[in-house]
Amino acid sequence: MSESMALRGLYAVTPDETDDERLVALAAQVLAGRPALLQYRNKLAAAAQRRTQAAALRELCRAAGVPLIINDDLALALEVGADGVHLGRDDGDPAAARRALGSGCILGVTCYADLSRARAGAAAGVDYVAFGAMFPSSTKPSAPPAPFSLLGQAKAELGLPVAAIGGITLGNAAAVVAAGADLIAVIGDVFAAPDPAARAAAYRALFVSP
Ligand SMILES: Cc1ncc(COP(=O)(O)OP(=O)(O)O)c(N)n1
Ligand SMILES: Cc1ncsc1CCOP(=O)(O)O
Repeated sequence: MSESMALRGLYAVTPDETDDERLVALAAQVLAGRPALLQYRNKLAAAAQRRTQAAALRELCRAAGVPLIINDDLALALEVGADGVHLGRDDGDPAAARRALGSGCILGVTCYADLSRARAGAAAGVDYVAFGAMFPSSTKPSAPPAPFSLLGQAKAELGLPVAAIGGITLGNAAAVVAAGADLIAVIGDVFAAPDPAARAAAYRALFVSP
């Protein structure tokens, strides 16, 4: 991972949007609020559309100076020249992803509520570990809960940035940051906000020291 990529702040994760223009317009608004990272995640689009959308986000993120992370799909990340990839338990071996990406790209893994996955991720060379769901998520209702205590535990033991995801809103995010989250990963509360740029900027403010 390059020195200039700070893994602290809002981690904006895109919604399942199949209207390409709408996705790009929404992402442009969110990027105006300066998240630390943008993740492309779309469970509804087919492969060809995922390529189109990822390539469009690649250009937007480059212009905004915000790293683009691709969810689930190492091959797509490599194809569009993304800045990194995020892998869950069914998305391939993190050590193999690290070898394919090289050291200059960001690699993150979902650890759910399982510290042993975070330890394995650290051994595989990941840049951050993600836990969740911190709260019930209407975007992914099937996501099982993860306790806040894991955030501080993982940080203390592994010395890696920790991401938290699931049901996070501006109203509860400060508590998640206080529990140790370096990255606050959010879909609905940012992308469905009346003003996504202002909402993203409000998350950013949570990380600015007084
Ligand atoms: C930052 C971050 N954390 C967790 C997830 C969830 O990943 P995964 O478990 O692979 O589930 P899906 O996103 O594929 O539904 C994430 N995407 N980003
Ligand atoms: C992908 C994912 N993994 C656990 S919860 C979740 C969805 C997060 O979306 P939201 O921020 O809208 O709750």
